Amino acid sequence: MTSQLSDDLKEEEEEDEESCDNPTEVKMSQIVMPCHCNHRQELSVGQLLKWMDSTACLSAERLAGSLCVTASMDDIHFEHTISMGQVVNLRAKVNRAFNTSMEVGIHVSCEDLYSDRHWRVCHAYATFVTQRTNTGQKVTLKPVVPQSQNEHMEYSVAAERRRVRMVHSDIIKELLASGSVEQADSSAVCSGVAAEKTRVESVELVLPPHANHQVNTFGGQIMAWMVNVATIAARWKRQFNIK
Ligand SMILES: CCCCCCCCCCCCCCCC(=O)SCCNC(=O)CCNC(=O)[C@H](O)C(C)(C)COP(=O)(O)OP(=O)(O)OC[C@H]1O[C@@H](n2cnc3c(N)ncnc32)[C@H](O)[C@@H]1OP(=O)(O)O
Repeated sequence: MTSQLSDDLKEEEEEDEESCDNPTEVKMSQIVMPCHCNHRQELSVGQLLKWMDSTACLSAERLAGSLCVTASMDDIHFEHTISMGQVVNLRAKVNRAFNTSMEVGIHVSCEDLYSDRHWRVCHAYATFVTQRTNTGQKVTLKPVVPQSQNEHMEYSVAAERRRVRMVHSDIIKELLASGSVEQADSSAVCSGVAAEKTRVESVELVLPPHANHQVNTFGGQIMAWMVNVATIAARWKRQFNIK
């Protein structure tokens, strides 16, 4: 475990040295306080998503020089939990600009100030789109010029990731239309839990703290609400499984 942590640290230091001249790079650090935590005194995923969204948005707006919105965030795999008192370091930069959209890479690591340990928490890719002007004109982005080896690699793969994003919903639609989706196992009907029983609904009143600088509900807040209902739905299921 210790050598894995120091490998992660080394990897981060190398990336830091490489990317120090990138004008779209944004770094933000937050110390985890009780108000950011769940009932287990760990950083709540919703709070982390809010920080990731706001760091990435700043990076996107640095490139665009105008307002941008979060269009999507790709799959995220959380490798470690983060505890109260630890420091979260977020780093975002634009990997590639397309026409009005761009891919922003977000790297999250954690630091324990008292033991001087650092480790990687997750890496995500978000797509931000420039907001149209008051007259409804699209704002086209200037290209990103990769400098370091790592930036060249991210730049090339970003185009492929964008292609996958664009075909993803078409693939699901085709699967549903063709009826080639897996059916539920009918033998599990007696022992299983009806999906409906795990359904959770939440109604949120949009208040000023939920808004971004464009006075819209910001993407990270919406993701945080989604995490809340998903967590409650998952707990329901576990409760039913206890024999
Ligand atoms: C200290 C911290 C405390 C934290 C606590 C305080 C918080 C402090 C505030 C923080 C600040 C944060 C701020 C964050 C920024 C928001 O959170 S913004 C709010 C959340 N996001 C939204 O509301 C977006 C809503 N969606 C939309 O407006 C539209 O669907 C979109 C995304 C603009 C797309 O519009 P459209 O008409 O479908 O556009 P279309 O012309 O078809 O496509 C335009 C481009 O978008 C791309 N695109 C469209 N849909 C998608 C998609 N789903 N995926 C990928 N690309 C897409 C297209 O490929 C196209 O790309 P280009 O070829 O031009 O490069």
